[in-house]
Amino acid sequence: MSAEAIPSAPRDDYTQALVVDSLSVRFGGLLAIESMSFHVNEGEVLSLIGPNGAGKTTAFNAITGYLQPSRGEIRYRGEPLTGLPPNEIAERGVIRTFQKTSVFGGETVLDNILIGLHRKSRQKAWQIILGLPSVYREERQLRERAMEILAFIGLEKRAGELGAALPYGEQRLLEVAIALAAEPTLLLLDEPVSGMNPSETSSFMDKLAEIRKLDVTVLLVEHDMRMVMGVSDRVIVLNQGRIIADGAPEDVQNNPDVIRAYLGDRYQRAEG
Ligand SMILES: Nc1ncnc2c1ncn2[C@@H]1O[C@H](COP(=O)(O)OP(=O)(O)OP(=O)(O)O)[C@@H](O)[C@H]1O
Repeated sequence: MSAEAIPSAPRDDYTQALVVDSLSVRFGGLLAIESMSFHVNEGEVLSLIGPNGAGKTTAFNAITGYLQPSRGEIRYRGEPLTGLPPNEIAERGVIRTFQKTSVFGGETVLDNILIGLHRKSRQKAWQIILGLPSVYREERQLRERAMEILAFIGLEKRAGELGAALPYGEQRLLEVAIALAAEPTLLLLDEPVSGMNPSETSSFMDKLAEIRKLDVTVLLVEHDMRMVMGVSDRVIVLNQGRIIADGAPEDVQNNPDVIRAYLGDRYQRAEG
């Protein structure tokens, strides 16, 4: 039978990409995360929300290898991530952004992306030193790729400006662009719209819809509820290191425990 005649397998949209199994993280006497279990389905946008200190960033740090859990296991696409250093986790397609901007302020916007792309470049040091034609060819391809990424995120007109010269909202976008340069299959975004104004936030929500079309699974930590409720397929709520709700945005929004622990307070503050 020819390859064309074989019917393609039905796509399983709900295979588990990331599995977090009984994760605990202790800082001295403080149990920041206590026996947390959840999964992220392939292709979905899942948000982790909860009050300050609930353990959201700690969960990100454990998943991406920036800290070692005290207990539990983390698997991505069936392979254990627990114990691997951040660079090896990134090589598996699990890429994160940080709450505080990690843009290189003294480099141009284009160079910020190129630095990310060079980490993936196949050129060896000796090829670069000898100036082989393949080096120039790859350099040109990397620049083209960097400009494509900037165009995708909407920063192509800023390519020649220094990272530090961008307004804060655009620095946050650049950070996402740098993460995209690393070709994530799972992208972890830590408060990507904090400090953005409402119109910047709306366009970021549109951008996120574009990112998921690239078959990128997204795990989001965010306090902006308009964004969370607008982009998420599922929302997990943490409080004091434990999951108190896991469900569709509208279910979580109406969950009395969630309102008591987090949302009620936020909505009151927003109205006040
Ligand atoms: N390196 C650390 N050493 C000691 N305690 C820490 C450390 N990192 C976090 N913690 C504590 O762990 C708990 C969880 O913090 P974490 O930053 O994960 O919360 P969060 O949900 O991300 O909060 P926020 O919304 O403010 O970012 C907090 O009590 C915090 O003070």
